[in-house]
Amino acid sequence: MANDQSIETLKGIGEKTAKLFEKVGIRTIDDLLHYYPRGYDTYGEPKAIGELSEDETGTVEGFLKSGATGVHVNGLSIVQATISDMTGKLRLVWYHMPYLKNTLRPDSHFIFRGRVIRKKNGLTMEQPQMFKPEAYEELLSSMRPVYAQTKGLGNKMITSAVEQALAFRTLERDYLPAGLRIANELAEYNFAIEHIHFPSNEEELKFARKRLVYDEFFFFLLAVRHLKEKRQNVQSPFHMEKQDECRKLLADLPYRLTNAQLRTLEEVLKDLKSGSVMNRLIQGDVGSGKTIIAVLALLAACENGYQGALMVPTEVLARQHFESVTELFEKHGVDKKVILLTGSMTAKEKRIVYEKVASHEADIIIGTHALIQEKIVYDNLALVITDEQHRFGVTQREMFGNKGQMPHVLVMSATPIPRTLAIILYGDLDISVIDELPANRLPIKNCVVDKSYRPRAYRFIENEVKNGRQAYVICPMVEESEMIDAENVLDYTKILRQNLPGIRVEYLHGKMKGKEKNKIMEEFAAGEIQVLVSTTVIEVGVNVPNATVMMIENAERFGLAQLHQLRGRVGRGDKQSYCIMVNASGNKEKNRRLDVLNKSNDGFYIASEDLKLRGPGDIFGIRQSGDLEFQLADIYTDAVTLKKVSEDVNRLLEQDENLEQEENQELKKRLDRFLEEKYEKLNL
Ligand SMILES: Nc1ncnc2c1ncn2[C@@H]1O[C@H](COP(=O)(O)OP(=O)(O)OP(=O)(O)O)[C@@H](O)[C@H]1O
Repeated sequence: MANDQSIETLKGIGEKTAKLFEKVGIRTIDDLLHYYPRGYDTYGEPKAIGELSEDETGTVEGFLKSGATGVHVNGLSIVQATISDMTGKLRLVWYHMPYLKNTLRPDSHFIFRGRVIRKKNGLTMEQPQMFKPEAYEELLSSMRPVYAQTKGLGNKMITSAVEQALAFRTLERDYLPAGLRIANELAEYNFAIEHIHFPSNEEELKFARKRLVYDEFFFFLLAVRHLKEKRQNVQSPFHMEKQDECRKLLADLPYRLTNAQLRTLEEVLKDLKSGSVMNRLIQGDVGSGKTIIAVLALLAACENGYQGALMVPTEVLARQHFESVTELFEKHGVDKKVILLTGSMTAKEKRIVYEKVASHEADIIIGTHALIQEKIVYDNLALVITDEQHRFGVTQREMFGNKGQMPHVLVMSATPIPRTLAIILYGDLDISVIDELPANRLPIKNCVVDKSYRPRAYRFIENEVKNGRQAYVICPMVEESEMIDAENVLDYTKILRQNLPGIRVEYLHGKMKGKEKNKIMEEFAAGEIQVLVSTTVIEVGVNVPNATVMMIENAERFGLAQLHQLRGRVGRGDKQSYCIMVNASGNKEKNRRLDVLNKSNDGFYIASEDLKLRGPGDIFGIRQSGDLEFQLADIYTDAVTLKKVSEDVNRLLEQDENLEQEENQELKKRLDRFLEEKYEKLNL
């Protein structure tokens, strides 16, 4: 079966199920083969009840003396049973499965496997899976894949589809030259694909994963090289000789740029008048002042008669930038028209923007992805500024509807990647680093606390508000969930309102309508809302320097880099700021991760500590926000592989620049396919 065939050719997948698969990006057999598990269930020997510990996924064998009982509480069906052995007693609970009562009869005998939690009346296993002892015997010591699921598409269905795909697939010729495979002790490709889904043991999984991680880096780096070649020394029609207005605004700013900002600005301005197309990455920690560099560069474009665009990941951020740039220009008499374009605008509003862009009535266009819609036609777009996630999207310069002219590109990143890694990953871009914070900043004061600290935290927030400051409180969830025990924005807002009388507390989350979000954000920025309870929607870029408290509930649930970004929302002005991380789990290991943040405010240090804490053994480490788009690979834990791949790619291209040699033919084919899928779609 050709691997590009639709999954509807598999048994049990009709049109309806295929639609569900499409939701997670799977259309073909090949997509299924590359839909790697998120984790694995391992099936160990059943334990005695007394050996189970809280919070683990445990397995026990049980005889039911009496059968299960079923009740309904507020429309929720609950089935319960109790098992015991010489070491103790365990309660078993199932929700929404009333029919189980018929299976769990007196004297029945099963193996139960599920999460163990502590309830008032002792240890309880929730929603355990049940196996007949003979069936469990077969599973013993095996590893079963756990896939990312979506509503209606459970793990069983995905596993079965993958099993079939593996059985029916056409085996591919390994595209990696044999020399590279042997030198790096890599598994054969077809073997790796099979065993990433169904490894027999930990060793086999590592072996399969190593190969696929190698591949991910390999094609990524080959693509980067390919891009670099295409871009290097490309002549630009957009010369920006005039830079007076830009320098005047620089001199008028209410603060002095840091030396790192000045150096970066000079590098950018030099690129803009060099005659070649600029491809530059600006790397700077949270709050290091990247935005002003972007604004000054955009102004340089305008004063030379061109247009400039700033594309950001969220509407909240787009609006914020739009407002701050408009205000800055007004204040300093800069006579340039700035316009906002976001996805949530009405068709009519968008049409007006399109007209203004096409007629060059607008000089600077700030927005989200809407900036690269087909309908928008720029008049004379010379500079595009974007964030790292969108860098490949943006390199598709024609998507900017720019009559085929290549604009200069500036990419901004707050991801703290050590410089050596950055050079490998962003090999196609020149890099400027802002490694200094503005002089007026006081280091953020941090603390990691447990839930019992909350009343004190609320009093602290109250005090800060009395002194005219504002606070953020972050919760991981939008609303209450039966499955996940974590704070949610909606309930937390109610609680805070009770605890902070007379203080305006509002909430913000990604499910709200664009207009509502804008309103809340505007009021918070204007100081009309004092406390904002939010999900991580405010994680990137939000800038309200008057906010001095960041309280993060369930801090143990976030990755270190993400926490660092969240914390970066405070300490953005000259006032002392605070970050309160609430660790609700009481888990010591997680506390150690939070301790890293507690000790340091430096993103680069945090990234390197994160790596140490996770250790190379933790192969399914938490993916960090802002990570590049790799499925399995992790630039931190797999840093050694990344370096090795980079050397291999360099050597390979030195020997066979255009991949023309016989032994590289399979690789060349695969690279072309990769470029086509990933990049040509964007018409690079
Ligand atoms: N040299 C400076 N001196 C004082 N304040 C500055 C300086 N440069 C920038 N700022 C101010 O610092 C704040 C943060 O800057 P900015 O929003 O550009 O950060 P950023 O680098 O984009 O951070 P993030 O990655 O968190 O979005 C802004 O209020 C900005 O006006």
